[in-house]
Amino acid sequence: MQPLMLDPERRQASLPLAISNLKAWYGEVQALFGIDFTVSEGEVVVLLGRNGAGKSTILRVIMGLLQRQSGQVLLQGREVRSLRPSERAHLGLGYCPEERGIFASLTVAENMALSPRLGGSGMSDDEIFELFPNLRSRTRHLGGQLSGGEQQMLAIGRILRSGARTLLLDEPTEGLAPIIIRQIEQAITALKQRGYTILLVEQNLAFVLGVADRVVAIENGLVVDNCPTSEAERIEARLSKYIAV
Ligand SMILES: Nc1ncnc2c1ncn2[C@@H]1O[C@H](COP(=O)(O)OP(=O)(O)OP(=O)(O)O)[C@@H](O)[C@H]1O
Repeated sequence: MQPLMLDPERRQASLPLAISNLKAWYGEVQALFGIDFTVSEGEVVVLLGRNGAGKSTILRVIMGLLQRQSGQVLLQGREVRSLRPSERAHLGLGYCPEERGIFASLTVAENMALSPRLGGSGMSDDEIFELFPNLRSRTRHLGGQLSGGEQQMLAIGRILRSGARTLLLDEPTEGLAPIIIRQIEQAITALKQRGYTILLVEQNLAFVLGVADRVVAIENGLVVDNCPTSEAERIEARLSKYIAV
């Protein structure tokens, strides 16, 4: 019997995220030259590549933060290029930038409360503390008093509170100690098990192999590889060349 195949258009309509022929510029300087990839529901996809390859730019374009861009961004099959970032957030997209965006002079509780609840599926504070136990005892501490790892957890917690189901995370492990990286890895795995869809930028190969279902390698604003991580040992050598300096 023939396997049931969806035609490409119907398949794209059912995906949380599909981008095609994405191009982007900073002023006159082109950073992306035609990026194509998709992310399936409940999948963790990592954008891997050297500094300046264009990974963060891809996340910014998906979130709608860059003016000069062309191509197609589909969220659940809907073209969103004409929508503002806040409108994309209402469709369930959440973005956590590399700098994390924590307000240093507000407490953890206040930082959390700033995140608007955009849909019925937002996590409760209790659920967020279950995911990131370190935060529970820190609710009265100021954002500026948190460690880098706690700030990262708070930044992810905030977008979960808003109700985002498709998460864009820019270098969530940057500058963090191995034990904290392990906690972030466990949280991402737990989110995946709950059906969240996650696209993240990452340079830490051990972390990538721990969390990712698939890696999309970026070089000079182009996709140069797109491979599942299921055969981790075989894939390690193949992937390490995309981050070697
Ligand atoms: N605000 C900006 N103004 C001008 N050029 C920029 C800006 N941000 C990024 N670029 C350029 O766009 C290209 C892609 O940068 P991008 O930040 O997306 O790379 P990346 O792969 O995320 O690497 P990194 O880890 O260094 O951020 C680079 O050549 C970079 O210099």
